[in-house]
Amino acid sequence: MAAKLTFAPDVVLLDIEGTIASQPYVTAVLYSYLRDNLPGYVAARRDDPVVQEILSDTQALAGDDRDPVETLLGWLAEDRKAPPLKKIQGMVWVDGFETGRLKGHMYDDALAALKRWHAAGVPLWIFSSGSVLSQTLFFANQPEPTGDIRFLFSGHFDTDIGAKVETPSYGRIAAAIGVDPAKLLFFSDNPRELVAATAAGLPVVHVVRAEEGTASDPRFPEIASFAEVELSNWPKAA
Ligand SMILES: CSCCC(=O)C(=O)COP(=O)(O)O
Ligand SMILES: [Mg+2]
Repeated sequence: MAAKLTFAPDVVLLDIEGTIASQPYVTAVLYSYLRDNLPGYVAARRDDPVVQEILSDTQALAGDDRDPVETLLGWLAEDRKAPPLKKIQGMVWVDGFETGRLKGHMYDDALAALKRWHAAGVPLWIFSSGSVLSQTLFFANQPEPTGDIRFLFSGHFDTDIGAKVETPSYGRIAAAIGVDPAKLLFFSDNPRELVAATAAGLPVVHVVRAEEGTASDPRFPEIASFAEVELSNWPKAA
């Protein structure tokens, strides 16, 4: 195994896709379900004010007169992290998760580290482009024997707090948690997110998973597995 990277954070902040969960899995399983079920979901709920608002936000963001469902499906094909798409995806997934047709996914090394850190008392927070509804469905419905792992997390942020590639989002997150940005350790596979977080004063770690084709970036400390990380200040001395 590579030499350990040692940090002493008060709080850990985690990206999901590409970092603790597989991006190819999300695309093949969750996005496929969304592509197949989004048109029917919207057609059955044209009078729902939440759906209407998402459709009008979609048209406003697209800036054209195309059918907003077509726009959403186009964004999905590009994996564009557009807020209206990210909002409706969780709503469409509810039925898939509740009926067991959908399951979440975690990399084994990430799940083991998060369990270890949670047991040591480390507050673990999520910041993902997926809506908080999507995140909680995902963590509540991991395959057996893992099951529901929502207990691991102290809380969740989505892009309601700001875009993941914008620096002020990370300052807002630190303020909302009540932690010094310098003590908030952020893990992500996306260098643009790491640049934004670094500018806000957060220490960062680049998660480079060969199976996802993530490229190294000399600007950041990197890991291929969460087993390479040591949090030297946890558990706290009594
Ligand atoms: C489990 S949330 C669904 C994943 C998703 O749609 C997404 O966009 C995740 O992006 P991330 O910011 O976690 O890389
Ligand atoms: Mg990611």
